Amino acid sequence: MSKPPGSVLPGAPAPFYLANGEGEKSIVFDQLFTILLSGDETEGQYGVFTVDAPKGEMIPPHLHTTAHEIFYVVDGSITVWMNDQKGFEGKRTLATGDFGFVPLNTVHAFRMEATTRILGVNTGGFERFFLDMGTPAPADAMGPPRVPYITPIEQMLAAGRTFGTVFMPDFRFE
Ligand SMILES: O=C(Oc1cc(O)cc(O)c1C(=O)O)c1ccc(O)c(O)c1
Repeated sequence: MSKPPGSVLPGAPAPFYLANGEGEKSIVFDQLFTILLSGDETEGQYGVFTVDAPKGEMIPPHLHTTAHEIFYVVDGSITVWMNDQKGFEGKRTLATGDFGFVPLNTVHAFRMEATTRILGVNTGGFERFFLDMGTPAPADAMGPPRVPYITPIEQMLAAGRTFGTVFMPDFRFE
């Protein structure tokens, strides 16, 4: 997806600053995604975003065929399950300051254990998956959404097709 209308991001590699809370915003279920940097600014190298979410349900197993993802817990706690289908099987609860890396094609799932803020970095372009998965949030939205957006399955599957995300609802972590 190209730069959405009204984006505060420059859309090309140019220096810029953002104030606290600025970015491209999307509500996905009970999570607020704020995109701070996209593949448009990094020639497709990487994107950066934050996620603000309350303690919640498991985000079910899925994998990304084109994107690596990192998680840095700015505040809160998240459990991350991973299975790379080559022998690595992990489940770890990350707390403030902890870090996790989910390479592409790794089956993973998450659960926020408390109100949590994550800093995410991903392969450039993938960050806009979270726009396609959600609904635009007001420019002044901050923190976990007061009103969740329940993404229809057709919207999820379309976003998955565009961005190489495979949902695996039947996958079971040990
Ligand atoms: O929560 C993160 O991602 C997701 C959230 C959803 O509601 C549905 C999803 O399919 C995903 C996903 O990853 O595909 C998330 C949180 C933090 C982070 O660094 C991420 O890369 C993703």
